[in-house]
Amino acid sequence: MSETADSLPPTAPRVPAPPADREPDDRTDPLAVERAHLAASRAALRAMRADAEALDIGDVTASWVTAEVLRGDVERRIAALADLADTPLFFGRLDYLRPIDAGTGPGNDAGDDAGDDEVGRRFHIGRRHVHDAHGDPMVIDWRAPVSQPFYRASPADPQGVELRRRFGYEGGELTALEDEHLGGHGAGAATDPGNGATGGNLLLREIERPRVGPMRDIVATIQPEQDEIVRAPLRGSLCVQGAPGTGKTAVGLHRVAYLLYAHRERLARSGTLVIGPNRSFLRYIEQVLPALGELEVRQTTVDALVTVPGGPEPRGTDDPAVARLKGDARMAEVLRRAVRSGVRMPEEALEVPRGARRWRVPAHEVAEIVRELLERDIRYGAALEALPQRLAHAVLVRMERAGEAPDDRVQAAVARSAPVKAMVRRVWPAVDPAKVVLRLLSDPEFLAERAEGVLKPEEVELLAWPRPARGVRSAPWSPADLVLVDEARDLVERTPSLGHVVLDEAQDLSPMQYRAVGRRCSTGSVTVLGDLAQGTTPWATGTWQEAMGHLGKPEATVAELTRGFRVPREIIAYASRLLPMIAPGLAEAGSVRRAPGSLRVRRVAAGELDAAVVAACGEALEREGSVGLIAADARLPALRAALAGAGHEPLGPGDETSAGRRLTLVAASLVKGLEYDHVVLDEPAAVIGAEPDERTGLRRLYVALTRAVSGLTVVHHTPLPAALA
Ligand SMILES: Nc1ncnc2c1ncn2[C@@H]1O[C@H](COP(=O)(O)OP(=O)(O)OP(=O)(O)O)[C@@H](O)[C@H]1O
Repeated sequence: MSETADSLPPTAPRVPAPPADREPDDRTDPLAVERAHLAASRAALRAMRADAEALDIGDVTASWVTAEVLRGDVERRIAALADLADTPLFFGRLDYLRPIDAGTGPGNDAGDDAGDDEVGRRFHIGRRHVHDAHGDPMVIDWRAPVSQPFYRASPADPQGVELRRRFGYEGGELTALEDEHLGGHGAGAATDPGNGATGGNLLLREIERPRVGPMRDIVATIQPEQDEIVRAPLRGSLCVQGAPGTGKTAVGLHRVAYLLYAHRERLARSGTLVIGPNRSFLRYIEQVLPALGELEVRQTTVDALVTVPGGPEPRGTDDPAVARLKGDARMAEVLRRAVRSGVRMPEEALEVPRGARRWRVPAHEVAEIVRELLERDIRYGAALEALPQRLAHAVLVRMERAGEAPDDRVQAAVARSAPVKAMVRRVWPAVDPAKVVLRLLSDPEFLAERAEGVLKPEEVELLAWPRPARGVRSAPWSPADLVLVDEARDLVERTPSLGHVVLDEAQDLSPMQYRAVGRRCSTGSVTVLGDLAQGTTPWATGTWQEAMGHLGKPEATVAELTRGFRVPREIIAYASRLLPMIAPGLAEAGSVRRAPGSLRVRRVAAGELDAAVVAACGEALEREGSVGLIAADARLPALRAALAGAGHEPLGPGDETSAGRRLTLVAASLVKGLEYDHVVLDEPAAVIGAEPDERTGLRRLYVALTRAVSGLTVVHHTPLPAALA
């Protein structure tokens, strides 16, 4: 398990405090120098916070509204300036070979990190910017351009860096340091833990640090290939395929923090959003962005995204075949037709009386206007708003021809007149998106007509609710139905686009769900993270190109992460034996760590399964860190009872673990994205058997097998799948 800092190599001595009469020296006593810098930085941060607290807004503005806005800004700033007690203010240092132009770079509207030449060539890198009383930086934000070589420089490409120093810490105290000389003489990397990972011992120690509490950030040890994704430009959309534990979730969250830093103003206006698979996953990740100083990023699920206040709410679920069809991209065309199905060509002319005269627009001319609106690619609701004006214009043209000189007010009055309103209601009736979907699913004839040539007759039959629904409130909406309502809503009124969306565990989304996410970043960009081998829905993504097409970003770059950080090599190699069956095209994941003895497989007699599982949990609890017992959903009650019998009261997925409560009982269906130091996996055959088909079952098993950081114990009675036997 994790070593203590005392066992670090000679570059990382634990040094007694220097005698008070002598200034510590960076060559003889580097840790003492760094501790002094940390203490000074802390004092500087306290001063920055005191300055922010002392700001008198009344001096700056007389306007009440501006004062309120400013006050909010200042409060946020004060909150962001809090010192985090359990992490030091910096985790690294860069010494540049020669003075560099350390400007903040293009596209960066955030602050004054690393000023000019006077600043010197030594930068401490931390979670946030800290400056002294003169405004000179003492700690540089990890996101500043000048910090980038901390993550990317290598002996082969030192990027101007002479020395890279990484710090080990316990609580808020520096306990160790690790130096890499990149440019100058004596170049040599810190111990390479394998596969070219940078950061040596400190990286391994960070990964193996026992997990209690929610997910942590990885700012101190982001790897070069991860950093390229984190710092990719805001403009382009990106898709990352990555094996389990390659850091996709971590990278996605750090990317949000980076983008908010580099494009603070733009994204404050347009907004950012993180989408994850379920509530327990969100609870697990929700502390990462706040720890990075970003307190205002919304984190949600696709289901929650399409459920709007006052709108329909999900009450049930669909059979897999039905849900799959409802998630099919062809439904978009069915909905488009359904939304427009109330549009009628007029049978009578429009007649508008004004004063002594009656103005008449013949039916064929009204029809032409309607047809033209249908052909234009605008939202149904926008056309509905435009139509009265268009009809009024047709009336005005007639007035002018008759020698009158009507102005804009006349046009507005005509547009509001009763005959125009009545005509609009007849030819372009208002549409309630939920009611349109309700009708599609309740009225087989209506559905069949809209689906003509798009769906097969047997598919049409599959879609209809068993009993027609009476109203929006009482209808048996499923999550897939709400995605249809969301699409219909967007056909009526454009969904506002955010600046950037991060979509995690994307492989499980249906095409219609991708469309729902896509319209929330139609004018922004998206980072999609996922693993095709972990797709466990019947509609799971086949290729990323296809997925990005549904999202409306077919031009997106697809990158791949293959170096695993979570799972030791012994365990990932075992799980990867399933890959030929579940995702033949995918490369096997590597791992930066070996942990001999980390994998145990135990076969027990049928009657002994529960007791053996409880015993395995007990063994795991003897070690440090979190323990996850993963089982098929149907096995949970029996296991909970068996655990209770042994005096264990397990947590649920997403509940925060603490030193006192470290055992979590989690259904295989909810474990995606989560991890535990030690995993006990109950009866794989039951996990497989709970899924509708074998491939999905094996994928679910693959997810469960790849949750462990330090140890995995598989306990089973029923034989394992051939590949694992
Ligand atoms: N550069 C890194 N330094 C330290 N820890 C890392 C690094 N990259 C990833 N990790 C850790 O590895 C673990 C797995 O990361 P993460 O959950 O982001 O992987 P993932 O690719 O999303 O996995 P999955 O596909 O299983 O959901 C986490 O504990 C994360 O903190």
